[in-house]
Amino acid sequence: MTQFVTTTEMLTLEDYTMNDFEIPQEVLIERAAIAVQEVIGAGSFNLSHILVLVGLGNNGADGIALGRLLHQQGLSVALQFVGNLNRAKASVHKQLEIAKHCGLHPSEKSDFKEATLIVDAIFGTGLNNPLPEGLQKMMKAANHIDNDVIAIDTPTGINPNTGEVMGAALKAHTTVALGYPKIGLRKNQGRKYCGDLVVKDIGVLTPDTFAFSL
Ligand SMILES: NC(=O)C1=CN([C@@H]2O[C@H](COP(=O)(O)OP(=O)(O)OC[C@H]3O[C@@H](n4cnc5c(N)ncnc54)[C@H](O)[C@@H]3O)[C@@H](O)[C@H]2O)[C@@H](O)CC1
Ligand SMILES: [K+]
Repeated sequence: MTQFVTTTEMLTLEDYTMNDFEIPQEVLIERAAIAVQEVIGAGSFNLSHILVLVGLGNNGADGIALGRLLHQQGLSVALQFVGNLNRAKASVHKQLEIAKHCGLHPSEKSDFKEATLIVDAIFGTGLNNPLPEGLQKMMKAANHIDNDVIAIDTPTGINPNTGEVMGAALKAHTTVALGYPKIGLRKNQGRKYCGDLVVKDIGVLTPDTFAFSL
């Protein structure tokens, strides 16, 4: 049976992996990106033009790393930031520098309709408030466009613990849960918004004695 977790449990396990085992955060981000790349490769998505929507936290960092891998595969990729890059976490800046070295630069605002596949790397387990109004409008508009969306870890706008829509959410065709799926993906609207749920190992370690609450 699939083991679901709360965001607190996921954070505990990520901290355990990075602190007790000294596995660098960049390794987890790279593995997250490879995991999503594999899901994209195994699916029957139209890969003519991929738009990666990038947030300011580690979910965004996963998205940039994925965009870089897809770009290196020779695919057409646009990286579009959602939010002010000046407020982004260090992991985002780091991944952006790597992407630029590989020839992938952030795009100006692109037309969602031009993308044949959208990658949702805006928010993951860090979402703890309703989406800002502008983003709510963007998500609602995107839901009306007929292109596939792959969500990294959680669909943006879905509360990862309760499955509630935080103002608006981006409906995914497939959600690639990293490590363990978050419990919100099977509660309330979470189930509908996550589409097909694929769980991927990214090397997050779990102590034998860990007591899951679910
Ligand atoms: N902890 C780690 O080092 C790892 C995390 N991973 C990825 O990182 C994600 C979690 O990353 P973060 O904790 O950085 O969080 P997110 O990237 O989900 O969100 C970024 C930040 O946005 C802010 N925020 C939350 N709700 C908001 C709102 N409504 N409006 C505006 N800002 C808001 C919060 O301060 C949050 O930290 C996971 O879902 C997963 O994709 C993986 O890359 C593996 C490694
Ligand atoms: K996401």
